[in-house]
Amino acid sequence: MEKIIVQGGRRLNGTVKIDGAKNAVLPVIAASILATKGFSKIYNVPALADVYTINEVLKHLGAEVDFTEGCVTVNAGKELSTEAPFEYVRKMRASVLVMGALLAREGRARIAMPGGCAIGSRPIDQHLKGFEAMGAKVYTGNGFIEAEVNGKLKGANIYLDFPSVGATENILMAAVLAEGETRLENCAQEPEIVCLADYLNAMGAKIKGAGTSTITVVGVKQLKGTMHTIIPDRIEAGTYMIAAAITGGNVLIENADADHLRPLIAKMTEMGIHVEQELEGIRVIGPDIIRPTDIKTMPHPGFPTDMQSQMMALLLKAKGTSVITETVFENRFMHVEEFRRMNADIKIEGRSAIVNGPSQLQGAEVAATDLRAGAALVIAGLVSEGVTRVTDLQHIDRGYVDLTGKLRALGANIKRVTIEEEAEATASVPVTPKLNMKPKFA
Ligand SMILES: CC(=O)N[C@H]1[C@@H](OP(=O)(O)OP(=O)(O)OC[C@H]2O[C@@H](n3ccc(=O)[nH]c3=O)[C@H](O)[C@@H]2O)O[C@H](CO)[C@@H](O)[C@@H]1O
Ligand SMILES: C=C(OP(=O)(O)O)C(=O)O
Repeated sequence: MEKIIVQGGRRLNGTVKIDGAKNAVLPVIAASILATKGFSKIYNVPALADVYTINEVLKHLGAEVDFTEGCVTVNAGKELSTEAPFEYVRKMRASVLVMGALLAREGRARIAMPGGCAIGSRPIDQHLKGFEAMGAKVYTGNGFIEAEVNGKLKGANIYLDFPSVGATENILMAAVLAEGETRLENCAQEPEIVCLADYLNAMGAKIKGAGTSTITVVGVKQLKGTMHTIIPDRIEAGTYMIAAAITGGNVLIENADADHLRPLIAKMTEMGIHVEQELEGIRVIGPDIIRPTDIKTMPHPGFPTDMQSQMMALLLKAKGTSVITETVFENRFMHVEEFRRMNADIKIEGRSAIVNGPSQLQGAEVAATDLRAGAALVIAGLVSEGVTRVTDLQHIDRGYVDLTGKLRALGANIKRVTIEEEAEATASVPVTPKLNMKPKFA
């Protein structure tokens, strides 16, 4: 087991380079199996645990996959197996994204049932509703979901109950090879959907409207491999924007796309943080006093749920009370308990968290409950008194390339250590200053 050890108190300065987006690359790699001719080269691929997992899924299905120096090459020319077993879906829910492509291409897909996870129950009923509308029969049993179609999928009119990112992607991948036209309404509008649609169109698909709430797809007979570059990760960029702001630093977030970050930029600006678009990316300069604000997570272009915990860390240092309302996932406040270990004053009322700042954060041993929560705890550690130890790094590794190295390059006092190295590292950090141990409720 490894831990991240952060000693708070340093302002971040310099430039940090943002990698390709995890949430764009996973559907794109899944979609690469739609090409029965030629091979795809996918560039700007981040070296994340989730990318290795989706590559393993593809290899298991029978595709040839190579990942070298930020480029994934996929050759899916041979007939594919149609089953994604539990070992992959358990590691990463996004494994369900091969379902639409398999169904379109092979007429059958069998996927281990994705269970709940730390942030909520996460059903896939909207994905399945789309497949059924296109003529597939869906069966569940023995821990598997199976979808099958007699002949080819047929284009259909599909209205999503909620603009689900995964359902939009899965249905798009199914629709590109269906007979006739599919019209998908109330669909997700995230930049990652546009990235996927651009890739599919470059393969020969006929998709219009990606990035809006209605997408139309005219099915084609065959797709061919192509080259595609993954968009920068807006959530990784936002994480460093908040790290810069909370430490009162001055950081250029290279490659960050301001168009993808509007909701975050608007909120940070409201909070008195200087955010400026430059040629190479976004510069963030932290203020002396951070103003409180209210946040409500929403599907894009609303405030992203994947930035909620990092924003909570920032609001802990704002002067006053802020309210964060989580509307996308029903259980995405697991990090609150961990922040409380660090002396944070947060109350939960239903789907809202009331954050009273500024908290005098204190270093503590805390666990990453999901990948964004892990990053948020590290951010809180940057401005805590003393030493913070973050465990359960397997979550962070799903979504951040070298979080520790990138923060250290910006001047943070941060290390990633094994259990064996920890004793040594603890001995080498300055003794924790004596904290104000006055009873909290005196
Ligand atoms: C790999 C990837 O891209 N992950 C992102 C994707 O996840 P993911 O695609 O799983 O998220 P969805 O947009 O599908 O889920 C949003 C909400 O809809 C619900 N829902 C979804 C599908 C369904 O069939 N039925 C249903 O009820 C979910 O339980 C959740 O409450 O979008 C989320 C919302 O922006 C992000 O937090 C994740 O980082
Ligand atoms: C929740 C997230 O990802 P996933 O859907 O892959 O679990 C995330 O990226 O914050």
